[in-house]
Amino acid sequence: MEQTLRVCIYGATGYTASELIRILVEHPYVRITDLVSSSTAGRKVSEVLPHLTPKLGDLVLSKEPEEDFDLAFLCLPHEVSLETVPELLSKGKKVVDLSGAYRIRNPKAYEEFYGFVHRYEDVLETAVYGLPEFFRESIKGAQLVANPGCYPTATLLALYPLIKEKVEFDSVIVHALSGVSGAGRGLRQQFHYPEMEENFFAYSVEKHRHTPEMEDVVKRLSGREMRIRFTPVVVPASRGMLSTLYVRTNIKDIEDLYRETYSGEPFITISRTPPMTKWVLGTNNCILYPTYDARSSTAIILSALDNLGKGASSQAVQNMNLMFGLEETLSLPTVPKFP
Ligand SMILES: NC(=O)C1=CN([C@@H]2O[C@H](COP(=O)(O)OP(=O)(O)OC[C@H]3O[C@@H](n4cnc5c(N)ncnc54)[C@H](OP(=O)(O)O)[C@@H]3O)[C@@H](O)[C@H]2O)C=CC1
Ligand SMILES: CC(=O)N[C@@H](CCC(=O)OP(=O)(O)O)C(=O)O
Repeated sequence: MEQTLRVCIYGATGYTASELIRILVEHPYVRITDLVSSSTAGRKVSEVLPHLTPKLGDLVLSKEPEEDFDLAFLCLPHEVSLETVPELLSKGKKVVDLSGAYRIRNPKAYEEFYGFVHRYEDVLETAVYGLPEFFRESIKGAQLVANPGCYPTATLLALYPLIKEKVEFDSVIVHALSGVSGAGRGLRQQFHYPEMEENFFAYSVEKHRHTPEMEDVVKRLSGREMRIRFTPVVVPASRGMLSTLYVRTNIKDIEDLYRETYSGEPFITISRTPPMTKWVLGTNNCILYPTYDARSSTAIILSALDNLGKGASSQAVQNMNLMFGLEETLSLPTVPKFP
């Protein structure tokens, strides 16, 4: 690629934006034109995001993009993305939306799980779900990529080989642990340090908006209407996600299936030992550990990723690389900081 890609980031002071900027400042073909911020427009990066001072210290955050750009990343709440996406598309811009506003094809699910009426069905139909391991070719031609949620990324990558091989199973139970940054940077009482440290808790047990997202993608991949039982738990770590899937089936030898399915995939590793989240922090990797418990006829698949990495911002960069014909792995970290 000869030209530099001009990229603008909305919701610049949030956590996914911060991780995105960290990756993009090292990308050889990207120039960040604007950091759009509703709360800190007019202030310098060095004041608002001091950790980015060495690269972007003098850049001033803006209310609206001030320069022309090729691609916008939306690191915004769902309701804000819902309105911003059609505006940008109507101006001919390409968009990677990190929110959930354009991930589920059924607009009715938004009323039930997000609490708003989705008024942009036509746009929803054009959105490509940004999981490159499943939808690589469509992402290449997309104007709008709906970047997946962190729990759906971990779950779907873990489930896919079984769906692809049409393995017979009767139930899928997902129990997933997430670091606190998954909840974003906004303040909420249960995430205050005294309440969060040395504390674990489940939330949205009966109903979480990622359940219809997972079920919708399973349907796209297999045509199968499947119900997924999903329970999220937040743990006292800043980053990281570990999902455990329990799938009742008689198919015992699943490891080879996982290796075959993901052979050649640069960011998916099949492990022979249960992964630790420290193996993926700051990377775009997802590590899968498929195993089988004969006593209970259950396949167990562990899936580890960084909720801000493959679960959000680095996956968004992987999508950008595909959308603009760049090498898919460009600038994406694969070696974690350890310990
Ligand atoms: N955190 C994670 O692990 C993941 C998050 N996501 C999704 O990505 C999106 C961004 O998440 P994340 O960065 O964690 O969220 P944050 O809460 O950390 O950041 C969101 C940012 O959006 C901006 N914003 C603009 N308008 C509003 C508004 N009306 N109310 C509140 N904020 C507003 C703010 O930045 P400013 O003031 O600069 O405009 C805010 O900092 C969300 O939709 C989230 O669901 C997806 C996958 C994983
Ligand atoms: C710990 C925590 O609160 N996690 C978030 C998931 C973050 C995510 O993947 O984002 P989307 O909202 O974009 O789907 C949650 O459960 O709401």
